[in-house]
Parts: sequence; C-alpha cells; structure tokens
Amino acid sequence: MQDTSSTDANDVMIEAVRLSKYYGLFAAAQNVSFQIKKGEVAAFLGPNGAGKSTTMKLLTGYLSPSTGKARIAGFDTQTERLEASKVLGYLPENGPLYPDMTPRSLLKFFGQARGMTGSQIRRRMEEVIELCNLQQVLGKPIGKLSKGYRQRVGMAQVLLHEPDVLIMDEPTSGLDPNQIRDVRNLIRKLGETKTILLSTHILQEVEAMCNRVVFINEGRVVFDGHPNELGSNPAELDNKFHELTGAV
Ligand SMILES: Nc1ncnc2c1ncn2[C@@H]1O[C@H](COP(=O)(O)OP(=O)(O)OP(=O)(O)O)[C@@H](O)[C@H]1O
Repeated sequence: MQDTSSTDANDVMIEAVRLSKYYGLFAAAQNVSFQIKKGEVAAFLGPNGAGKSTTMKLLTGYLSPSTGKARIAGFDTQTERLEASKVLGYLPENGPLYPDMTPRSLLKFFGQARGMTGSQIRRRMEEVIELCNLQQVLGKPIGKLSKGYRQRVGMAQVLLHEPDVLIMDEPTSGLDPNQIRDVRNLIRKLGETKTILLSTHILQEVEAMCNRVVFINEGRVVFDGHPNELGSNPAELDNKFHELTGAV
C-alpha cells in the first residue's frame, strides 16, 4: 500500500457525491458521499443488505442513481461512461457469467471487446494469467472450475486492460481458507499500484488488506476512517461492528 499523506484533490480516484438509490419508497443507498484517493485500499464494510452492492453499481455506472453523482478518476460514470470504464475494473459479486467459455477464450473476447490490439491482448493475457495463477485451467470451461478459480478468472478479466481503479464486490465470499489467502495476497499486491474499493462484511478482511474503511448501514455511511479507529483486537472490532449497525 502506498503512502497517502501527500495526496490532493487531483488524486481522488473514486468519488460518491450524495448518491441515493430508491426502489419505490425504500432507500437502498441514501446520500452516500466519500472519496477514495490514489493509493488507498478501502474496505466497504457493512452487514448483509446494507447497500454495498447497490452503491458499487452506482459508482461503476451499472445502475443510475436516483440522485447524486459518481466519478471514477474524475469522470462522471453516467455522462462520461466510456472514459470512466477505461480506468476502471469492476468485479461484480458473482464473478464472470460465461460458464461455457474457457478462461483463455474469455480473456481474448474481453480484450477484443475493449478494442485492444492482438499483440496487446497476447502480452496482457500472459501477464494476468501469471498474476492470477491460471495456467492450470486455461482450457477448461469456466462453469467447471472451483469457486476460487472462477474468482481468479474474474480478477484476470478485470485486470486485462490495466485499470488504475478496482472496485470489487465481496472478492473472497464463498472461498475456502486457502483460496481466501491467495485472493488476499493478490489484492495486497494489486494495492501497491492501484486504488481499490472492496466490499466485505468480514471485519478481519479490513485488517488484512486495507488502509481505509467506509462503513455503511441501512443505506447510509456511518463511519469513514482508518481501520485502527475501529479497534485493535477482534473483541473491539466486534463491538464496534455491533455499535455501528445499531445491534444490541
Ligand atoms: N432491484 C431492487 N429492488 C428492490 N430492492 C432492492 C433491489 N436491489 C437491492 N435492493 C435492496 O436494497 C438493500 C441493499 O441491497 P444491497 O445488495 O446493496 O446490499 P449489500 O450490502 O450488498 O448486501 P450483501 O452483503 O447481502 O450483498 C437490500 O435491502 C436489498 O434487498
């Protein structure tokens, strides 16, 4: 993780400006504002149903907000979608949804869809295959891979166009302990050069990977700060989680 002490306004890479999303009268996200700066690896923390996925979809432009704005590297994700998508890699909650394709054909397909040249695709495929450790499964249908491998294929797809910003929705959910360790190591490595927002409802994820926490509950931001401010041991973290979610 980089030193973030000397950042200025130009270093804001992910920005939510009073974002809200209503379904009828129900607010899945309400007046959500925060800025993630270059070099930060931020955890988007909150209980199930808090509004993490909704906010991430608003940030990435997959959902349009009822009110507010989202910017990636300064680009509005509704009105400057193409520019924003060039700097953004978004890993949605359930990873890639092309079960009949192989990782090799999927990566090639996405490289072409992004307008990369043949030699760019070959060079980047080699790099992301190595980074995500996919050599063993390149020719197997994605639908037949373990959840851990599918998650890594999703990562490779997201990294192919060398985005500076990564938004990942629960990247370790449903993985076994070894797979969790691998994905965390990969995210730590990516955090050396990229700005990352990852959602989780697991407090330990925060300590393991992040230098910033944005905590959301019932669609609203209830804490934004350094992980240390949440507590320094598992019991303190647990108490803080209960306090922020209003649980008794
Ligand atoms: N299309 C929709 N229509 C109605 N309600 C929705 C819709 N999408 C999400 N919601 C509701 O908005 C709230 C926030 O959902 P969201 O998926 O953003 O939460 P989350 O924090 O990502 O939860 P999880 O950790 O379980 O993935 C939930 O109550 C959910 O049921």
